[in-house]
Amino acid sequence: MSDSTTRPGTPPLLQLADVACDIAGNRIVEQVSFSLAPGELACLLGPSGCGKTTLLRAVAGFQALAHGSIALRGREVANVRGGDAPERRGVGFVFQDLALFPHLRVDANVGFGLDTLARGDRAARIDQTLALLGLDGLQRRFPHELSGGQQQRVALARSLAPQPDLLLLDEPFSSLDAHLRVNLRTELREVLKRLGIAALLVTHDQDEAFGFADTLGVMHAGRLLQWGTGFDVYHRPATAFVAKFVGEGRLLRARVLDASRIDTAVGAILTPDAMQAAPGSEAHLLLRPDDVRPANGDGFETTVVAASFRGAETFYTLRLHNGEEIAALFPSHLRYAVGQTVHARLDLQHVVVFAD
Ligand SMILES: Nc1ncnc2c1ncn2[C@@H]1O[C@H](COP(=O)(O)OP(=O)(O)OP(=O)(O)O)[C@@H](O)[C@H]1O
Repeated sequence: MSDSTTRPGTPPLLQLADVACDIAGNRIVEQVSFSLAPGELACLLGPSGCGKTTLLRAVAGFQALAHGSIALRGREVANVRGGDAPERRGVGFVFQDLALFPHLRVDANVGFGLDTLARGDRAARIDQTLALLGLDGLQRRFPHELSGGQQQRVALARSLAPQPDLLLLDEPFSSLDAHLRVNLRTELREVLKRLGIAALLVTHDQDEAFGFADTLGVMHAGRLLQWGTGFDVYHRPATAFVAKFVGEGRLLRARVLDASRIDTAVGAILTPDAMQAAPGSEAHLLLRPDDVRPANGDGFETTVVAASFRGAETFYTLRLHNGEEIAALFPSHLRYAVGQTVHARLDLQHVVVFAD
C-alpha cells in the first residue's frame, strides 16, 4: 500500500503498523497500516460495521491491539502488550455521543481540559476557541439551552481548546441536518488547516469524506483497502469493492483480448497498463456516470431504464443490448423518457479494469 504522507527525515505524526483488534474473541480489524503527516486531514470511510470506530478507539487508547503497533510523534504508544492511557497520548477526540457535561456552562465545558493553563490564559483560550467556531456570546449557556448544532460546535471547541496536534472524530456531524453538516465540516476543515491540527475522521458518508479530507482510507470487513487522495480513490480504485463503494458506477463484464485490449458489450477498450491476465480470461471494466456521454447517432445504443432529475444533471440508468446496465449523468436539458432509445459513447479518462 502506498504511503505518500511520510516525508524523509520527519517521523509521521501517527503511524499504524499491521494493526489488528479483537472484540469478544472476534477479529474486527486486521492488517491495517497507514501514516498521517502533521496537519493532514484523513477520513476512514466504509460501510457500517467494517471496524472504523474500533480502529479510531485503538488510536485513542480505548481499544487493545491484538497485533501490530501504533506510534505517535515517532514514539510507540501501543502494541500487543498494552499501551499508554488515552489521556497520555495528547490527542483530542469527539465521539458520536458528544456528551457535554450537562451541569457545566459552555465556558466550563470548553475549559475542561485546560487545567494546566493560568487562569487568565485559560479564559482567553476558551474565548478564542469559541470565537473560532462561531460561538461568541454563548459562554454562560448550559448545554440544554443550545441547539443541536451549537452543542456539536461546543463539543468540537472542547476538543480543540487544548490545541492537540491530532484530533480523532467519530461521525461528529451525524446528528445534524444536511445543511448544518456541510457548513460545520467546511468550517472545521478551515479551522484545523489554520491551526495545523491533523485529524482522523470516521464516516460512512463519502460526500463528507471528499469534502473534509486530504486523504481517504477505505475500509471493508476490518481491512484498509486503499489509502490515498479522494481523486485516486475515485479514479484509481484499488479493488472492485472500493470502485463500487466510492462514487456511483457499474462494473461491466469484459474479456481480455490481449495485453492492451479488453472486449465489452460496448466494444473493445484500450487499457493503459499492460493486462497481466491471459487472453480470453474474464475481467470487469469500471464505468462511472461521468464516463458516459450522449452521442448523436454514433456510439452504442441503450434503452433508458430509469431517470432521476438532480437539477443541473439527470442521472440515468441505461440498459445495453446484452441486458447489462450502466449509469450516466447527462446535462438535464437533455430529456429522455424511460423506454426511449439513447445513443451513448464512452469518454474514459481513467480506464480501470479488475481481473476476475
Ligand atoms: N463491544 C462490542 N461487543 C461486540 N461486538 C462489537 C463491539 N463493538 C463493536 N463490535 C462489532 O465490531 C464490528 C465493528 O464495529 P465498529 O463500531 O468498529 O464498526 P464501524 O465501521 O464504526 O460501524 P458504524 O459505521 O456502524 O459505526 C461490528 O461487527 C460490531 O458489531
